[in-house]
Amino acid sequence: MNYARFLTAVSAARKPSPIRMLTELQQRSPPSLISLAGGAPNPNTFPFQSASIKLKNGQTLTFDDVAMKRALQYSASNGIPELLTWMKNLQKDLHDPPTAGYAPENGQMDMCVTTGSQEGLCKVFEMLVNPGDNILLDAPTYSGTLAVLQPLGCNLINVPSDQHGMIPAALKEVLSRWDPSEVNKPSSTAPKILYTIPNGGNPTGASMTAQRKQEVYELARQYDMLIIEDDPYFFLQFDKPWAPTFLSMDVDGRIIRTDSFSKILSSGLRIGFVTGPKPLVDRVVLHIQASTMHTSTFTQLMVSQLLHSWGQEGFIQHIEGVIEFYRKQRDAMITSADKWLKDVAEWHTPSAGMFLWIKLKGIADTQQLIMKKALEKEVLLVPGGVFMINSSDPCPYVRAAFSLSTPEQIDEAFRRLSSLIKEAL
Ligand SMILES: Cc1ncc(COP(=O)(O)O)c(CNc2cc3ccccc3n(O)c2=O)c1O
Repeated sequence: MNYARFLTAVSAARKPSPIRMLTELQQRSPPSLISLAGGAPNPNTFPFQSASIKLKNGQTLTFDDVAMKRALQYSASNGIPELLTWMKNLQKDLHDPPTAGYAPENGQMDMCVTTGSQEGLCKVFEMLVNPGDNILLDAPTYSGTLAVLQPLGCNLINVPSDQHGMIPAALKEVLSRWDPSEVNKPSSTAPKILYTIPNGGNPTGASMTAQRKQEVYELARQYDMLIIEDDPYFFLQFDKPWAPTFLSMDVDGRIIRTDSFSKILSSGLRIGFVTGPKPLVDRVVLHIQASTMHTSTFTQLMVSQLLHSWGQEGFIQHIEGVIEFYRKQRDAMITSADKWLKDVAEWHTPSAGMFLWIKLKGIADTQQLIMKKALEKEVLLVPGGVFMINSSDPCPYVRAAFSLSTPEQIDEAFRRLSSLIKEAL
């Protein structure tokens, strides 16, 4: 893979920060080294002495005064070593990426910690997207991704999808405008990246089949595209076996995967990961160096202590509990949808994630209905237009989340929604 062709001029121009390199050199050196280099503050001046965090399983995570000094200090831009190692082992055990054994320049699987996968997405797109570029994605899509892409002045091309995700035949049709043999020419306008949410899609709840992923991956090979696999709902798949990921089939080193702990450990701790070919992850890390420097050391150490105490087995056991919770929530939402919305709306039952994508019958655009009438009835959903490439296009859909409300609240909410739809009709 020629990774240079994918980089923006800004990303290609990034250089390692000498100060950060010194800090990391010092942290790798024996304690006998005396450093007068780093401009780090002296942790003895910090007001925080120690911390202990009680877990629901009765265990306690502790930060004694030595651990606290480290937790409150600067750390490596790509993430603290023990968390990165734990996550790399998890990625290898879960996805067995072909790239794990590749040489760095050939796209060896690498990772970095980001402040939520939102930061990972933002920095990945800013690494790859120039104004005017053609970008492929299946809309409707996550509004946070549109918020990153639209200011970059690129041309977002929708690839039709259905409840099973992106449709490979539709992707082939969209790509047929370009000649695969010409895509590497500097003048080519062929898309270089494709973005998709493969499991429990936001907002559609759609999950891609393994077959479709294989076909999409083959098309990405043919047109030399990178695929950004944004997969925060991977651990919220209600049925086994979990779907094979693009990362697990990545023989070329063309997958950039964003993972998140938001839906399984905590959304407020802001811990995400970028997994991808080393030449590209290196560029994201250089951007982190120049922006946030690194994700909170304290947060990373807290999560790392938890994961090391759980082990992979304990982590998966926790995930099973989370899955059971969201499955029950999903079932409650579907039961209430069948009870209240059957004649006024239609939907597909999601097999992952936390969203139900509901098409209101006989209503061209839900914006006004939701933002005005629904509020009067004291029920709040997201009008589908916010997830479209062009938010002013009429959209008959609404997104309902089954993550926070109780089954009883969901039932009452859909009763209210049903009556306002009937009034509107
Ligand atoms: C597909 C996809 N990719 C990335 C992210 C970012 O997650 P991170 O790891 O926490 O940074 C998300 C998070 N999605 C949402 C977040 C959110 C936060 C406050 C309020 C509402 C929110 N709604 O509605 C969301 O959908 C996502 O759905």
